[in-house]
Amino acid sequence: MISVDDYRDRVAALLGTAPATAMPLAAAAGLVLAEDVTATVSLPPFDNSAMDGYAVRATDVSGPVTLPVADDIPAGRVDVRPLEPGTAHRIMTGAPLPPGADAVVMVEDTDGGTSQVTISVPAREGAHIRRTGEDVVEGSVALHAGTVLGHSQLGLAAAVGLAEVRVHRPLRVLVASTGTELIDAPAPLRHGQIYESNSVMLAAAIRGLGCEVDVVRSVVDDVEEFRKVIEPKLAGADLLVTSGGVSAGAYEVVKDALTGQGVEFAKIAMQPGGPQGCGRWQGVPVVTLPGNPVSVLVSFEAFLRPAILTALGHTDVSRRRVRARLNEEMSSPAGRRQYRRGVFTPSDREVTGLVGPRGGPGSHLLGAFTQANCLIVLPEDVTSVAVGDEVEVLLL
Ligand SMILES: Nc1nc2c(c(=O)[nH]1)N[C@H]1C(S)=C(S)[C@@H](COP(=O)(O)OP(=O)(O)OC[C@H]3O[C@@H](n4cnc5c(N)ncnc54)[C@H](O)[C@@H]3O)O[C@H]1N2
Ligand code: MOO
Repeated sequence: MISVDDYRDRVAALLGTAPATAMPLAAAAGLVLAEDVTATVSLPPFDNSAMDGYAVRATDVSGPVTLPVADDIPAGRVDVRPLEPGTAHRIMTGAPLPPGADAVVMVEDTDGGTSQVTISVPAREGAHIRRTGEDVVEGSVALHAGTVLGHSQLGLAAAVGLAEVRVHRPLRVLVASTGTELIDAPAPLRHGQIYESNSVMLAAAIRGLGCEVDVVRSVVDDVEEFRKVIEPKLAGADLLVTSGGVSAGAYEVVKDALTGQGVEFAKIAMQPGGPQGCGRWQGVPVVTLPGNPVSVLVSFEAFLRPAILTALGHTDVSRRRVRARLNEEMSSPAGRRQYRRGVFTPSDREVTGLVGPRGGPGSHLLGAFTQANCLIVLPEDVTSVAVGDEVEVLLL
């Protein structure tokens, strides 16, 4: 048996890191910068007003005063004239400050006049002025390589003048579910058949990481059919993920089709998710997951998620780990790392919180998984844990 950690490294090594490509900002959400973003302009690009009001010289407004309004400066005006001494310019938020002005008085502190304005408070030099470059300086690195592009980062890239960013290219992942028993809704089920669910889960999970996903649902347990359906789609894929057909039975289609073709099958010292396979088929990385739905989800967490995130350029690829006190006893098979679905409740009184299992250890219990918010990790050398024991929890 291979350890969980060794197998995780093996899967990650298979995927490597995706190359850099240019992406329009709108398509880059969730992806990772492959190169630094250098600001082509300062932010703000020019001194501008933070308020709707009047641009003045502070020395002209040492107390209540009435000044002629010599100009009107809405945001977007590009031909701003200098402010002559003893005058005011009406100015809007975001409009460029006229040369000579060193303060803005809010419209609320005036009578709002358009040909002349009466100002009721003294102006403080620098008041309500947003200075060139006080946020970002032109030529500086606004976003570093390795940054995950969330909405704020994309906003900044746009603000400093970029239309595209260079990111690690999203992987194109082909997801295929195998099993002659699998049927797609809304076709009625016959006894012995089940509705296919793994490809739906895997596609959503992998898309959620920032990949492009193509799905082949419900390939029957026939090696020729498997090759016929999957092989033509391999050319455009960076990764093939299958579910089912990898254990010890008589109709293990994935194992039968890919053994001797560059994919190695092994048992991993974990539960669920024991039977696994990975390698390259016709040069394309392949990860073959066991068919039980919870095994799929746990295998995704343990192997695929970190490997795919690493390939996409992420450096933080682990779920948040906390220690929590158990509120229900559990057992675990010797020599295997058990991942139990649990519910974690943060607590003020405890170090981190309380946790308890949701559903049993069976890898078919998908309903219970959907009610869980964490995985409880019981190490290989632990066979039982009691109420009150501290356990490791991965927050989902
Ligand atoms: N003699 C042994 N039998 C089994 C072993 C073993 O070591 N020796 N391992 C067990 C474990 S652990 C697992 S996990 C499964 C893995 O089996 P397969 O990968 O071959 O998966 P299948 O047999 O095809 O399916 C298992 C289970 O999951 C259901 N399934 C499969 N695909 C889907 C899908 N796309 N959507 C919904 N449900 C799916 C399938 O109907 C089966 O019930 O093997 C054990 N057996
Ligand atoms: O390893 Mo299987 O995934 O326990 O059910």
